[in-house]
Amino acid sequence: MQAQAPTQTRHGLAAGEAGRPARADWTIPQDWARYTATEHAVWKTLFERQSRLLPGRACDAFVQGMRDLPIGPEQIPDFERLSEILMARTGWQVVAVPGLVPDEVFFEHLANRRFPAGHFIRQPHELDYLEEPDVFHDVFGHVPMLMNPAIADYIQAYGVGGLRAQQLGVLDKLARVYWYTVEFGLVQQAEGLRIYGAGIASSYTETVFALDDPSPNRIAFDLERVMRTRYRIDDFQESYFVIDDLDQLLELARIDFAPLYARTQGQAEHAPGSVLASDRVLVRGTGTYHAAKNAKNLV
Ligand SMILES: C[C@H](O)[C@H](O)[C@H]1CNc2nc(N)[nH]c(=O)c2N1
Ligand SMILES: N[C@@H](Cc1ccccc1)C(=O)O
Ligand SMILES: [Fe+2]
Repeated sequence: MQAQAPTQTRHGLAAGEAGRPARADWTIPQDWARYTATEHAVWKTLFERQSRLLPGRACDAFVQGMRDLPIGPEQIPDFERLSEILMARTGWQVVAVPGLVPDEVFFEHLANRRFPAGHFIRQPHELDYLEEPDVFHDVFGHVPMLMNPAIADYIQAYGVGGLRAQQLGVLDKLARVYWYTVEFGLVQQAEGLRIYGAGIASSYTETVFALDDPSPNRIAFDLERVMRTRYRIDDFQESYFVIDDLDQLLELARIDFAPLYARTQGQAEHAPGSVLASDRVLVRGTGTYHAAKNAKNLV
């Protein structure tokens, strides 16, 4: 997921608004045979570039998941083949969608262990950034992590929590937890910080920025702190939150968020680059990268 609130996008809601897609759950056949050689070539460029960068930067679970799945350089993966292996391992499957789908549709899929992956792939001129999740972000970035039981259960629980948060009208708080874990999370390994967030793992530039650049903060994950921390949807993050172990996410999934939603109601929100006295700061950033940037598109 790269955009926050789905808007009029090229593939997703625009198609839906123009005329709702045939199926209520917004899934479409992947129809793998219809991908063109050009589309496979864009995948290959992205795959090879990222695969050179990730060793020593992606967490062990990501590397293992990638190894155990039919995801390679030559072609855009076939979702049916991915789903067979995922189903056996963690009960998940990958379904194709045109792009961003409405929140409740997204949560309904996750709650039923169906990962909605963008069917389209970005254009050659968009290699470094695009405004909605394409097949490379979703399949290369998210799917390997779904082979890890803790993440698999966490994202399913998130789907259930999302449907609930929507009823409670606190979606923005829950979305931050997802953003700072599933999308932009870091995990502490013995050798050092490693990437587990798909938004980083699928990004050539942010993979380096998140771990090596002096600008961002790296702060120990704290649920309530994250729930109150805004984030950027169209640029690198100013802070990355670090967990000690992926199993920590399972404990998170089991916490009942309702009291937290109530307690944080009306409390001040933190800017993305903020550092609080209560933070366990692992790396204090210089903030230089974003210093020159105006505070736009914060969520
Ligand atoms: C907050 C909201 O649920 C979130 O942005 C969702 C919206 N719809 C989506 N739709 C797709 N296909 N993929 C996503 O990651 C998301 N993200
Ligand atoms: N446990 C949260 C739901 C959730 C699950 C997993 C990740 C984040 C949130 C709730 O009670 O709503
Ligand atoms: Fe994503």
